[in-house]
Amino acid sequence: MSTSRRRTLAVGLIGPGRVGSALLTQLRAAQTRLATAGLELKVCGVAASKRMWLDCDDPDLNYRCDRAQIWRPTDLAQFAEHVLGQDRHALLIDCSANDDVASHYAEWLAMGVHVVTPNKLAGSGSLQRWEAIRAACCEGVRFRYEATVCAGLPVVQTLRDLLDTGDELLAVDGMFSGTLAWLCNRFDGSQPFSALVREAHELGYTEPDPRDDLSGMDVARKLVILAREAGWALSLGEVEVQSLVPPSLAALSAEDFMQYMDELDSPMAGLLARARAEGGVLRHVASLDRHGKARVQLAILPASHPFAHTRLTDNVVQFTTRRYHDNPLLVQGPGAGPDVTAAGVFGDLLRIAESLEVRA
Ligand SMILES: NC(=O)c1ccc[n+]([C@@H]2O[C@H](COP(=O)([O-])OP(=O)(O)OC[C@H]3O[C@@H](n4cnc5c(N)ncnc54)[C@H](O)[C@@H]3O)[C@@H](O)[C@H]2O)c1
Ligand SMILES: N[C@@H](CCO)C(=O)O
Repeated sequence: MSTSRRRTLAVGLIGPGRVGSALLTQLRAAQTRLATAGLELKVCGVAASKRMWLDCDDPDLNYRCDRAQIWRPTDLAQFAEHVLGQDRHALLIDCSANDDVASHYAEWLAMGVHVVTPNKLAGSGSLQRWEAIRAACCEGVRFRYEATVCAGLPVVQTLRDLLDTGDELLAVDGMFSGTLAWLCNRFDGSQPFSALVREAHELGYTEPDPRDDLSGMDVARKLVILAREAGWALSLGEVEVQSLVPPSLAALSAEDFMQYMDELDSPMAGLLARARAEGGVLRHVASLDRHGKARVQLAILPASHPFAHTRLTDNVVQFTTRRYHDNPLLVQGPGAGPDVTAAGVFGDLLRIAESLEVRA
């Protein structure tokens, strides 16, 4: 970005949790470098579930939401108006996992505010809402959601580029859960499965409620997002999902689930023993075929299978397309965690910034 092409972007962050806080840290660290390169980022508000702060005069305080000067009850309409009022280029970043926040995207886009999010609920929610969001992206107003699929890995953009250059998606398959990848890699019987789930939660790999990962729903959402990117009208209810969460745990509150999840230990120990007896490994896999049939399951794979050699939170996404037919295109790497996810969101912000008109 050259200094002769200066532009300013007013940014409001919704959801200063694990990913949102990591993003604020990354933005702060990059601010001087970006300003030198011609992009002035004005982070002018942070909204959490109950309270928000709006711009204050001290730029340092703008980044430290815990010590903000002016806290007030969260009001997303007021928040969006405030960010929009700071500059002619405004961006809202939704780092919550909240459906109500996702319900505002179409309205914000229609107001001329760009939206970026790692929240999967809009992309995998009702088709009608999804289409309204897409329809609201006109006249240079952008909606980007790269980090909804495999965190910071370039998955959505890779698919977009394939399609935009005339390729045709035939199938997607692979491992789409960083949490389940990490759990399958670490679960060797030396610790109870539930202890590893708690650790994955502390490391920031899981969804706010880890049952979203263990139930397979988080991966099902990613399949729906990719299918819709390819123009296929897939809905969440059409994905065949094998859940690891028994009905007794599914019925609990999120807090009680964290307390009672030891119930997972015995069935998971049984699955591990079965995998070992067959000379295989447990891997959480998913697929979407050319007929729109989508499936998510915990499988026993032979020890020689390429997925058996992945590490830590590695995700693998295999795109089979008309061009990449005999040898699918692979995207692989860490697929969960606050830092890599925040970087995926930051990348979307930079792509939007690149497309902005230069300041008059
Ligand atoms: N953690 C990861 O590795 C990862 C990877 C990819 C995508 N994501 C997605 O990123 C999002 C955030 O994940 P996280 O791990 O940071 O979760 P988190 O629970 O740590 O943070 C969520 C934040 O959202 C806020 N929030 C909830 N409801 C809100 C509302 N109505 N208005 C404003 N703020 C609200 C909460 O106060 C919290 O600060 C989720 O949508 C998740 O699916 C996470
Ligand atoms: N909880 C998700 C985060 C990335 O979407 C996972 O483990 O894959």
